[in-house]
Amino acid sequence: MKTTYFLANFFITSLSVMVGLSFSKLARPTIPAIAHHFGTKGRYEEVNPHLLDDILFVNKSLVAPPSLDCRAIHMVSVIRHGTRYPTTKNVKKIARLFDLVVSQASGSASWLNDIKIWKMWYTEDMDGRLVEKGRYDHRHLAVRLAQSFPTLISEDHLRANRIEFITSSKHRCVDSVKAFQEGLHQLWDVQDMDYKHYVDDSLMRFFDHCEKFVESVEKNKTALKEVERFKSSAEMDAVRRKISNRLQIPYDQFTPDMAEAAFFLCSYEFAIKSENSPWCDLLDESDAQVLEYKNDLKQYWKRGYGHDINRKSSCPLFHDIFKRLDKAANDYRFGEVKKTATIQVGHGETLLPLLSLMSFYKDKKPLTAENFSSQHNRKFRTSQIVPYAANLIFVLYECSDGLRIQLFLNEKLMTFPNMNHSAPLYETVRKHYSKLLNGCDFNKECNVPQSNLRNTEL
Ligand SMILES: O=P(O)(O)O[C@H]1[C@H](OP(=O)(O)O)[C@@H](OP(=O)(O)O)[C@H](O)[C@@H](O)[C@H]1OP(=O)(O)O
Repeated sequence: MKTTYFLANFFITSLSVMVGLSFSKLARPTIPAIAHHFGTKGRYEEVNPHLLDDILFVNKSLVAPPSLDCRAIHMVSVIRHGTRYPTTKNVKKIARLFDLVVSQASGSASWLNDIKIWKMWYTEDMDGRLVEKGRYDHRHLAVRLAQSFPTLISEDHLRANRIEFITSSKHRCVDSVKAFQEGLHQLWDVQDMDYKHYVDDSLMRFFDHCEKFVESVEKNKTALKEVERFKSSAEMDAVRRKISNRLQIPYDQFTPDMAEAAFFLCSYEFAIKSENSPWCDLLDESDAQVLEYKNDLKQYWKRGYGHDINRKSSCPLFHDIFKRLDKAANDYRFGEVKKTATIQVGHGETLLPLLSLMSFYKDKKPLTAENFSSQHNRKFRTSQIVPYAANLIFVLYECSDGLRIQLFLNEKLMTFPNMNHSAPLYETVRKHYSKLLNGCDFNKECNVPQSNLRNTEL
């Protein structure tokens, strides 16, 4: 027993050393009390806190095949890029907040002093690029997935080109896929191989290619009207009032964007540098709940259930996933499975429409500017669904009673909506989604008749 324990620990420690993980042995950082409200700007560790103790930990029993007679034959993983810098738009907002606070805030609180000596280090050219922590996210995720599904992600398969890597063209995604590959190469000490990946924006950035989405949501000022309305809600007003009081800055100078910038600053300093920055002291739990809701509203109306086209724009990716699973099933039946795994790296805006298309995290009532208080227990909570490095993994198994499928979100087993089996028959899942599999045609859903191009009000 003791020997097994020792060997297991030795293996894990050796793995950490092998993959050159500078963060592996970091002391647990002090976590801001509001960190679980950071939404799409949240750390992966908030949804899997055990990784703080051991970044390579895999609970084998939770990723085991559905039964002993099952053999994994293919996996498709859709993964968000790792931790990144703020986008230019948000660096500008942060700079405006910083200038206001440094020039106008007063008071004797020690955190205010810490804020005043804090140096603005974000620059506009950082523009959403992957940070070192983001590489760390993907290197370790790769190792954990290789441990979870060793028959699909293995050195032999990597060498034989049976693992396919696809990414969005954005620098943060390309750098993430490279970090993922690095994790595998270091794990197996592979030195003589190229890092091959394909850029495919029609799959990973389908939203840019869907004209109806671009015209009626992306470019349409009224598409996110619930977000705009929430900015001037009583809840948001209260947050602004509280923060401006804490800083002793006139309320009317402290805009909703500034409240959001403070929240973002707290989240970026934490996600990028593992620091509980003094900016976090500007916000309490109830402020964070309001700002979290504001971000969830944006995601809901831009990427989720808010508008039908948000979900439908992901039809190409949905079809592609099932095409890969079908192909693996077919290859298996008639010989050998050629590809064992597909690793696809994209964005929050890749995952959320796909999850919504598949009916996950759907609330009975839509999220609106008015119903913050009644949406307290909402399912659509991006902090839980799409932190940095969020991943959705489909695993297809050949079992004695046929093909079965498991689905994992952020390495946790999920059940398909309205199905009570955690590894249903593949055929049952195909039937469940038959309408989408037989329809959900990108051209039909996304094309806008030329005559409608000027009138895209929803
Ligand atoms: O609020 P920002 O500027 O960070 O918004 C980003 C998106 O980040 P998110 O809203 O998901 O937190 C970013 O998605 P990501 O998954 O790549 O991080 C998206 O690609 C980018 O276009 C920004 O969206 P926006 O259209 O400027 O709001």
